[in-house]
Amino acid sequence: MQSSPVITIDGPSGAGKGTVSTQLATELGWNFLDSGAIYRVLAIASMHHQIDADDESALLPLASNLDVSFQTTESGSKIVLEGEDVTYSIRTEEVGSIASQIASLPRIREALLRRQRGFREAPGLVADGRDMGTVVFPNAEVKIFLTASAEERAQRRYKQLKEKGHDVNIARLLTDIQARDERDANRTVAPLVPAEDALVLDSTELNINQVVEKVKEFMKGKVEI
Ligand SMILES: Nc1ncnc2c1ncn2[C@@H]1O[C@H](COP(=O)(O)OP(=O)(O)O)[C@@H](O)[C@H]1O
Ligand SMILES: Nc1ccn([C@@H]2O[C@H](COP(=O)(O)OP(=O)(O)O)[C@@H](O)[C@H]2O)c(=O)n1
Repeated sequence: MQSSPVITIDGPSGAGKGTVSTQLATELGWNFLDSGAIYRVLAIASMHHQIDADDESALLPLASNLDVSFQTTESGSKIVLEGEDVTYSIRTEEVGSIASQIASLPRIREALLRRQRGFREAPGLVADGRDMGTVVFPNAEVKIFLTASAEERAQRRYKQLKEKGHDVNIARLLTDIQARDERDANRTVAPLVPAEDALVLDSTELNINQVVEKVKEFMKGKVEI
């Protein structure tokens, strides 16, 4: 049986992956995988269970049995961990930083593979992350690597977190994002790199609609739209 088509959107923090992925998934009526949210939820779970971000053996059972659900509600999507709504709390840069430390552990990544691949269901999937096109869905029909300058990404994240009511500092955010980029790009397993067959798109000077249009242009002939 032919498996459902996949569009992967990888790239660094604040490049616009989530925004572009959800817009595409909605327009196409496809499923959406926010793989970063899984690492963020695992980070929160490690905090709840008081496990250090570098304790791979202790984190492994937590990753394998992660009790997380992605729910669609009338007011949007909701992420629930062990019965608790963590939609808001997973978005801080502190949680992002712990998620990135945990994400550098090979056995943890391996334990999360099947769960991520399970999102590939009809009629199709838009997958957002760091290694969607390189490791999780290497045979995806369309691969995008979305990036932007670190300063622009920090500004976007600052605005986004402020609007959601988080207490943020722009200078700290830029440093944290750069540290996370560095760790994600230099880890030995599934580093943040464009897949060989990915379209590399720099969104620094583009608005959201322009990015979506460029992605759609690249999709032509590769998947039916
Ligand atoms: N091209 C763009 N121009 C301006 N703002 C953008 C652009 N793309 C995304 N944003 C905004 O930047 C913020 C971060 O985008 P998001 O999709 O969460 O990034 P990522 O998933 O790559 O971390 C959001 O508030 C989003 O609305
Ligand atoms: N496919 C993925 C997705 C996220 N991650 C890790 O999880 C962290 C948080 O991912 P995210 O996508 O929620 O981060 P943002 O781009 O939203 O800032 C990243 O910094 C990566 O270290 C990963 O290693 N692989």
